[in-house]
Amino acid sequence: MDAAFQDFYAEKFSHCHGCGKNNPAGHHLKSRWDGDDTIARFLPKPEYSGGVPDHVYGGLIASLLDCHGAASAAAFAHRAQNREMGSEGEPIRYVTASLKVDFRRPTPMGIELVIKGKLRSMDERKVWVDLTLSANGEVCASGEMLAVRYRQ
Ligand SMILES: CCCCCCCC(=O)SCCNC(=O)CCNC(=O)[C@H](O)C(C)(C)COP(=O)(O)OP(=O)(O)OC[C@H]1O[C@@H](n2cnc3c(N)ncnc32)[C@H](O)[C@@H]1OP(=O)(O)O
Repeated sequence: MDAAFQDFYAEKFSHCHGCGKNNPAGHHLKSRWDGDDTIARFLPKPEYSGGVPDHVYGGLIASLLDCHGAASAAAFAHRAQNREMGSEGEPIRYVTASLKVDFRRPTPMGIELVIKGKLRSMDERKVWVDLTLSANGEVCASGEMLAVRYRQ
């Protein structure tokens, strides 16, 4: 499988609970290209239940959108410069400045979740990303993110 966007994060940026490879207790979310959009897949462990055992905890959903959105912003910004993540030159990294999540229906446990990102727009320092999280082909949550370029 192709390398994930997060695989190109520098060691010092790889401690994120959601997606850092250097966080042994983390989720290790992996985001990749899906045509012009981005995609990640994740199967929550049983301890991430919400109020009832067969629904996913909303905080986990927000965290998956957060990490996928920030990684997608970095990938979109690289592509806008005709570069790929990990290519020569200064890496472009983003952090989440704002994330709005709409929980549209309960998210079922025990099913691989599909998280998608779509570029809405970007300017010199900001990237707006539209996000969805689906189970069984149904959108359970959607999100809007503003990611801001991290000043190294
Ligand atoms: C590097 C890889 C890490 C992996 C990331 C995984 C995803 C994450 O969980 S990131 C962690 C959560 N996010 C954070 O901790 C970020 C905390 N916030 C910050 O560090 C800063 O507020 C930061 C960097 C977002 C912006 O600060 P700063 O660099 O001083 O820029 P600032 O001038 O305030 O803002 C830049 C632009 O964004 C806008 N902006 C900033 N925050 C917001 C916001 N919440 N809503 C709307 N607009 C905003 C500003 O208005 C400004 O716009 P313009 O340039 O048009 O005037």
